[in-house]
Amino acid sequence: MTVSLPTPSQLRAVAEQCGLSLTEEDVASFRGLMQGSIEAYNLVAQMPDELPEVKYPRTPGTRPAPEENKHNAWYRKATVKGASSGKLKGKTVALKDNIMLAGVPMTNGSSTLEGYIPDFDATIVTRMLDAGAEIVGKTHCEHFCLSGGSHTGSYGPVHNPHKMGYSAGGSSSGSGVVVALGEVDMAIGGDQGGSIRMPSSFCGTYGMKPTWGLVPYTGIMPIEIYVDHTGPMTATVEDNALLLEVLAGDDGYDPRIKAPKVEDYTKALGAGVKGMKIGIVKEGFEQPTAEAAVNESVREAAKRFKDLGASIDTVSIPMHLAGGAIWTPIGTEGLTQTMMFGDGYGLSRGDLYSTSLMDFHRGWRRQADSLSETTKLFMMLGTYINNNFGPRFYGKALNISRRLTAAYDKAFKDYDLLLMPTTPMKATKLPEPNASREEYVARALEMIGNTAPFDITHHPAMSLPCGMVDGLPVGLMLVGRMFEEKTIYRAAHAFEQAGDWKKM
Ligand SMILES: NC(=O)c1ccccc1
Repeated sequence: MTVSLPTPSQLRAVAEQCGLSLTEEDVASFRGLMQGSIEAYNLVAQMPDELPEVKYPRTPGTRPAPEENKHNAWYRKATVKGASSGKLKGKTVALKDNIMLAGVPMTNGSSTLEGYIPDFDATIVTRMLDAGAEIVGKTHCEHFCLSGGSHTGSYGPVHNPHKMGYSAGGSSSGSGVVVALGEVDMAIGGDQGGSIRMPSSFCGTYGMKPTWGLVPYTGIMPIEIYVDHTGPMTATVEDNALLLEVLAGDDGYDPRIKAPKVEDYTKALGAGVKGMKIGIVKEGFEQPTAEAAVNESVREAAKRFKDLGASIDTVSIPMHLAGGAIWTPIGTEGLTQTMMFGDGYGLSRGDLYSTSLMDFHRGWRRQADSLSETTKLFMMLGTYINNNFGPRFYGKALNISRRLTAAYDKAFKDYDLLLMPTTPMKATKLPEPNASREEYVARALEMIGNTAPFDITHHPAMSLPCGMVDGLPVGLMLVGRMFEEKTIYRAAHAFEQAGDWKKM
């Protein structure tokens, strides 16, 4: 790729875009003044990129046949064997399809990325392989991860593991399904508004959104740095803690990681909850879309923590119900400026940039009509706001997010954990292919009220299955102090060991 000097007409167009009026003389002079910098660009263009080495051999894999993919959870099966020993020896892992696995196609749920092949492994991929894991494939996710349902991906809806025709939750939809069906031991998800925890809730799996800045997001297609998280989705608490042990810690690339507190999470298991103080967040049961049976199931589960020796109490955090609103400018403008118009990355952070993804992803502009209805909606809103107000609402919301963090931290003075339903409802029916746009969008966004606040406050939060209603799982969310994943695991493990949630 080389850069040529702008032609006079290109320069006049750029000047107009910048609000400048140039004479013909100005055009000639500015062209001359750009010559040296254009040469600098071409020097950069000729230099080799600086990417991490790909350590383990693999093949591009295959799309599984429909009969091997009844729930449509898999995008691709591809096997990569890791080291011969390590903490994850014998464990199979699936990756959400926004995670780069070099040499294996990646779409992030969008047909506009069809044909893209990553050229390096995400940091967490290398870490899992170094720990002896076997990666077995990539799972379908929602279109550019912008939905909590499982019907917006370009490759068709993903079905709930407990009931065909029902939502698996999203956006890490396929990861929830393959774990719940036992097709893999472990999966990786991503979470910007709840996308690890929501499918965990709908599918009946354990899903941890770790503290922001604990697990490197390097090599995962970003939405927006302030909300991007990745983390483990598993069938047991022990596997979840074990996987987080492997994923956590600075990688020298991710600029959000500053001296994280990394712990041996599995050491938290078995300690019980005696003496632990759990605050039941009143407002977490008051979302507009709350389902009475789900609230009831989560309240019953809270009592089981009490039976196990924890003290439980109701705590009111009024600002919790504003969390979704405060998330909205950050999520919307972030995804518009960074993921869409920033070609996946935008500027201004010392990250590891995938220029191959940036080059390929630019092409969405030629196929914008094929984007999902949720992507179109968010992107048009973000563009409208940006055209008329600039990024000031993003900035103000980010400032206010600190007040939201403080509101939870105040509760953490009295409580070790906060508890509420992960999603206000259990899995809903997948919209019919001819459903209205209004229904399509409702089924994509109606469940994020309890999860999204913690993507901007950055507290660790985990969904655990706590019961069944009408044959569908109910998810309970535990939220901890910053970097206190250990406390969450301690409680989640005690709860898991105390009884089979499928019978509750
Ligand atoms: N990726 C997410 O967590 C997300 C979920 C719902 C809406 C937007 C983003």
